[in-house]
Amino acid sequence: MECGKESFDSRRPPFRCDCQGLLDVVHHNLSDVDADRLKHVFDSRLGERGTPFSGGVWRYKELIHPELPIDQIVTKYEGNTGLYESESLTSYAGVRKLWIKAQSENPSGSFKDNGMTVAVSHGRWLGYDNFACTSTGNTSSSMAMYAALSGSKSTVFLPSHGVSRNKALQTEAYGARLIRTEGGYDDGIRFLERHADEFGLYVCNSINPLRVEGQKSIAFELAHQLGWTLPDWLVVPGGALSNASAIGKGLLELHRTGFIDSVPRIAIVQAEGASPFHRMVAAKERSLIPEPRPATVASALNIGHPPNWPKAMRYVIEQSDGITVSVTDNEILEAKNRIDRSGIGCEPASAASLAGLRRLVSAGDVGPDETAACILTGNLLKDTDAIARSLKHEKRHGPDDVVPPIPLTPDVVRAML
Ligand SMILES: Cc1ncc(COP(=O)(O)O)c(C=O)c1O
Ligand SMILES: N[C@@H](CCOP(=O)(O)O)C(=O)O
Repeated sequence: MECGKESFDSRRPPFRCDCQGLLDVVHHNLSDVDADRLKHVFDSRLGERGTPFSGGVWRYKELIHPELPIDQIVTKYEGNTGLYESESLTSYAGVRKLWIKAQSENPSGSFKDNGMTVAVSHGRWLGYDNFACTSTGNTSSSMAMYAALSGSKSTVFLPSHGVSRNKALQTEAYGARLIRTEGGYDDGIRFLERHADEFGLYVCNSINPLRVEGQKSIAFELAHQLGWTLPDWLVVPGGALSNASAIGKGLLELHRTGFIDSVPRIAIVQAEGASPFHRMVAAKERSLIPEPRPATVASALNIGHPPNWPKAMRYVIEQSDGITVSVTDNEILEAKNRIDRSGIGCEPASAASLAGLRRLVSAGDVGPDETAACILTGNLLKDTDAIARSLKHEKRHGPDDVVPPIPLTPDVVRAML
């Protein structure tokens, strides 16, 4: 807790301490962890199939939610995502070595699954059967998927604007009750904090500390894949700042327990039109001024009042010497184009990471001889309107008509080739 009080009872789902700070999970036994023994355990689980431990979240259960009974785990074997190297992206970013960690390959298509499997499992364990969130579309699709998997209901408060159609449809397809609301994500969070209890809803947004615990596994799996030696920099897009906080917390815990020798620096990349955290850090301020009208092509980042900013401040900026940067929509779309053409692919919000890294290199904040990993947070098909926009198809053909048909004759084809 920000005030230092340790009052969290893991069998109840409160989100804020009396001091109004968001709660956090504290693992008291970290100093007793035998990293060498656990490394063997984690290695041995790589060969498992069809058990919770075969996924890239619960493989690290001892460091995430040790007391949750195994039979309560709701999993789709999330994690286990690809780690790619691409010459073209490395030279675009301008670093010596670049890895792309594709959380976009998760079962619902985004990094939210790493956190959601933990939140929904925890909620089921507490006896909840209706899971709720407000969302720009990825949290909701992930939550609806796990709720359906566990035979529970899900209720989504969807902002009136700026949510990609595909994400809303995906959420509905998994059986969620969609309640379209006036206002944005920030209004939805305020509503749920006030009223979830009254409606018997278990909140799955990242104000829930169990979500953040699950998302730590992104750092764990990356470190594991790289033999417990991480690059100089991890680069993450920042919206609600759950992922940056989770990765920061995870890295600090890996270091404290002796899994890794040093903590890499984290760069948080925000979209210029939704960058209240970057503005605060750049101005060396210590309190966040919310952005009342967040607006970016990376719709997943349309968040004006990131609830996890104090955690990001603590774990990323203060305790791991992290930095922030903002990028324009054009930079995001250009980076997305590069990532798509590399064969990896992602939605716009994810591409902010590569755009941010490129900008940091050209500003001299990241050296050309350094190494980095960009976290890709969401799948290419999550936002096909953005693809149409970045390919500039919209004007010529309309978003539903990717290329106009031609007569199928050798002469016409030859002329086109
Ligand atoms: C695809 C995608 N990328 C990045 C983010 C930002 O992550 P965070 O909100 O944890 O900062 C989100 C959602 O917030 C997202 O859906
Ligand atoms: N992009 C997110 C918004 C942040 O949500 P949260 O789960 O961190 O509260 C989304 O997909 O909704």
